[in-house]
Amino acid sequence: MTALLNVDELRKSFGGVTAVDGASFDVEEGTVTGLIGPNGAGKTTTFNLISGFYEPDGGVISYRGTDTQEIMQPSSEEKNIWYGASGMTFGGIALSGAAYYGLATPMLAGATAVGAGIGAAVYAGQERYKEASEHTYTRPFRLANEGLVRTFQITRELKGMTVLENLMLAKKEQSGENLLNAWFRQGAVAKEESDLQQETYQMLEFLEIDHLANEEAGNLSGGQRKLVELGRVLMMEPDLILLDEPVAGVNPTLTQKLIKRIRDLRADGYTFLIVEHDMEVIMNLSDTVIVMSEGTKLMQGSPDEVQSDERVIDAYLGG
Ligand SMILES: Nc1ncnc2c1ncn2[C@@H]1O[C@H](COP(=O)(O)OP(=O)(O)OP(=O)(O)O)[C@@H](O)[C@H]1O
Repeated sequence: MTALLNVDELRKSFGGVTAVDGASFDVEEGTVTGLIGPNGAGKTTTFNLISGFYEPDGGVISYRGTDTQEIMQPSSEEKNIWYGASGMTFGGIALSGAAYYGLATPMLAGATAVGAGIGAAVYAGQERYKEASEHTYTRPFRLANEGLVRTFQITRELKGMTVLENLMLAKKEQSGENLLNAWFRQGAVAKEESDLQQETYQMLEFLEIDHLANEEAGNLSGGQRKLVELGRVLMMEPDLILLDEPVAGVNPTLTQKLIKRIRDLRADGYTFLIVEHDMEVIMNLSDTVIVMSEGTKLMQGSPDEVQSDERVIDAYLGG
């Protein structure tokens, strides 16, 4: 089997608290991997590091063999935009300077000065874009575009919007839909919109929440919201899905539905890494379970191996 995700000697501290202390593990493609451990073991921090919300202090996380820090770098296309804007501005300023010192008529000086002003404004806008695209909250989207998606990596469900709209929006966020498209490709956009609506209905049917398509997300129960959240993640066409406590606060009927859907998705080739406190659910779902304790991997094994391991029993009960 191939490791889809490889975590090597991962470290993260907050002030004097070491949250992750040299954790190493693999997540194999096409499996459900459970990540468990007592409170404070470092599971959530590990999730935040893998999904790009935190920067590690040490260690390497590789996704499909590439360092995720590399995947989260701005693309060369984005960098070209920054440098293009800077070039325009400095060119404009140089020209206006030359005109001012008598190399051209006063009118030319005025025109170039205006040009430089526009260039400077474009530059300021691009600098803001550059800042935003390097921002901590933009970087994880690059990972999501490569197929590594964490449940809250996308905007949390919008309460005033319907379930259908919530799923459609997740897909649009991923495809980077922009205003220019809406203006210049109106026919194509309308066709895409109807295809997307159809795709979204299929997803709602798969999750058995199609009857809620036109319900406002704010009116849903906790369990229904978890299904919508899973639907939003799936609309982003992920390969590796990080689920943070998927059944917390979910009633038993919906929990069974969620478990079934995760199994179906696994059979379709999706890979899951799941943090969950409900041991019955995690042991039921996982192919392999990683146990964390005090920021590091205590052990990894099949659900049976993990449940009968003395170290695990001590970590949970002996503390
Ligand atoms: N932002 C932060 N600032 C300071 N300390 C933090 C921060 N995040 C986590 N910690 C500390 O790091 C340690 C690991 O926390 P983490 O939330 O990763 O554990 P966990 O295994 O997810 O716990 P739980 O099961 O209770 O959610 C804890 O001691 C916690 O208090």
